[in-house]
Parts: sequence; structure tokens; C-alpha cells
Amino acid sequence: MSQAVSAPIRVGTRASVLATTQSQLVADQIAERLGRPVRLVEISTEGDRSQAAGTPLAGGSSTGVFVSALRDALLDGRVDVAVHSLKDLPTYPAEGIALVAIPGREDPRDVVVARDGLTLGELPVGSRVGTGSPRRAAQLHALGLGVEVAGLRGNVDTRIRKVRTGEYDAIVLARAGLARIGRLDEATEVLDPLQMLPAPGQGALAVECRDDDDLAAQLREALDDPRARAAVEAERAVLATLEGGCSAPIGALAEVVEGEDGEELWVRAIALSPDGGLSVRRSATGDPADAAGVGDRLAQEMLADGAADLDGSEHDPLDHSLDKVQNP
Ligand SMILES: NCc1[nH]cc(CCC(=O)O)c1CC(=O)O
Repeated sequence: MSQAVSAPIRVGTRASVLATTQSQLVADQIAERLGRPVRLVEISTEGDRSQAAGTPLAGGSSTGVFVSALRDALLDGRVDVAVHSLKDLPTYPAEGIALVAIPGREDPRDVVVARDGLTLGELPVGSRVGTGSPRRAAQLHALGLGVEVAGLRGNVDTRIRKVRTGEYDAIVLARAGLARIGRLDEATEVLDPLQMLPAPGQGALAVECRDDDDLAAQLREALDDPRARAAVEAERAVLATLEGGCSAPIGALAEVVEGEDGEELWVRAIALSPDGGLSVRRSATGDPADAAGVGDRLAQEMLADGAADLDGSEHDPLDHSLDKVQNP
């Protein structure tokens, strides 16, 4: 499987500005640290094609679409490396493919891009806030701002334009996406994770290759950031365990910090009913070496707290059986 030493390493990428920018970032690091020529190869995905055609994609189910075309290119040898936004990766592994590196992570928080430089709290009641993410929608509802939450699709550029044209008063996006394409100045507010917990893996990249490729060990050595990896493993374990028991929108954020006895991992997570009326929120600390265990146990506690009962589109206000987890 491995190429001659002089052959360029082919890095597969989606064609969007965000994808090519982050793939180029990884390609540059590979070239610099492995001292080998690297070439980007654009792979158009089913998701890109249906976005271009304007066909609506259901929020959650679009996840795998962007990923599978790149993995196919990897498996049939058209590319040697695939770069994904980590939060777009399904939690289950793919046959024949190794997640070899999680490079240093961008700030994982969400941001607001609003008209007239407004923050969420400054938006007049009745304002139209755009997001295609059930997680963001549920947390926006839970904030009780009195705004209308409306669906939103398209790449980052398209979404920002919809604020410019007045179609939306504000939109919510990942800070990392804006930062990577050099448009962070569009953000009018960085959201506190207390108000808006990011998606598991947000702001992180995933570098994959074929699991039998000699390149795997080299890429890990050259690109992997152990702190980012531990944080993301914990967040994804929360997601994987909760997915087993509920289909509610989920936010999770972990970080490795320097504690008194060395490195410490902390994790926060939330699961919400889609209308934001109910939620289960939990946090934990633990050993970064046991990141997945910490995330899994946290999610088990959330399920025991009622996270499994959060799915279903509307919460019946007369049903008091879930009052113990009702938002204040
Ligand atoms: N779901 C699309 C997606 N996948 C990754 C990012 C941004 C970059 C990141 O989170 O790493 C975005 C856009 C967004 O959520 O605003």
C-alpha cells in the first residue's frame, strides 16, 4: 500500500472553502514534519452535490454523507489521507480506516453573527435566528429569548450572506469555522458554553488513513495532539453512550487542564428535548488517560437522570412526570 518515497502524499478533501482550508493546514503540517511532498485531492461528496442542488438535508442525517465519500476515496486508493471536521464523524469506527491523529484544536465555542453588531441578548423579541442544528436550536429555545428559531443550510459563506440580506437577524456558527476561513471578524458574540455547549468534537479535525498503511504511525507522531485527543475522546464517548439510549440533541465540552497532581480532564454535557423545555446537564472530572471512560460514565449518569426521556418533539406542559429535569 505504501508509496515510493518521492510520490506525493495525497490528502483528500471536500471542495468547500472551509474543507480545503483545513485540509491544506494539515497538508502543510505533513509536508513540514514528514519532509515529503503533499498534494490536495478534491473529492465531491453526496452532501456537497445535494447542497449545490438546493435539496434539503435533514439536520442530523447529513453527518455521514460528507464523510463517506472521502472514506471511499481512501479505501480505493485515490487518496492516502482524509481530513474531516471531527464533529461530522459518526461515533462508530469505519472498517479498514484508522483515525490516526487529532491535531491541535481551535476554540470549540459557538459564535453569533447578527445584524448591526448585536448580541443574542440584544436581539428584539421576535427576531429570526437561523441554525440547522437541533443542538443549537434547543439551547436557543432554552435561553427563553423570545426569538424565532428558523432552519438554515449551506456553507459558512452562504449562511453569513443570509444575515447581510436580512433573511435572518442572526445565525449561530462554530467559531472554528469562521476562524479557519479568516472571517472571525463577522462574529458579533462568542457564546459562553454555559449558554451554548458546543457539539462533541467541535473545532477539532480528524486525520484518517488506511489502517494497514505505514503512514499511520508517522501521521500520528507528526500530527496528534494528546490533549485535544483526550478532550475529544471524552466528548465523543458522551455522545456514543447517549446515542445508545436517546436521540435528543447533545452538547459536550471537555478540556485537559493542569491540576495539582498533573493533568486533569473535565467534561460538561447537556442533553435537551428538541424544544429546549427539558434538559439534563452534568459535569465530571477524571484522568485524561481514561477519557472515554469518563465520558461514558457521565453519559450513563445523564441517562439515569432522565436523558432517555427527552426525545419526542414536544413536551406536554401538563405532563409533570419529568419536572425534576425541567429548566428553571
Ligand atoms: N456541521 C458543519 C460544520 N462542520 C464543522 C464546522 C465548523 C468547524 C468545526 O466545528 O470544527 C461546521 C460549520 C458550523 O457548525 O458552523
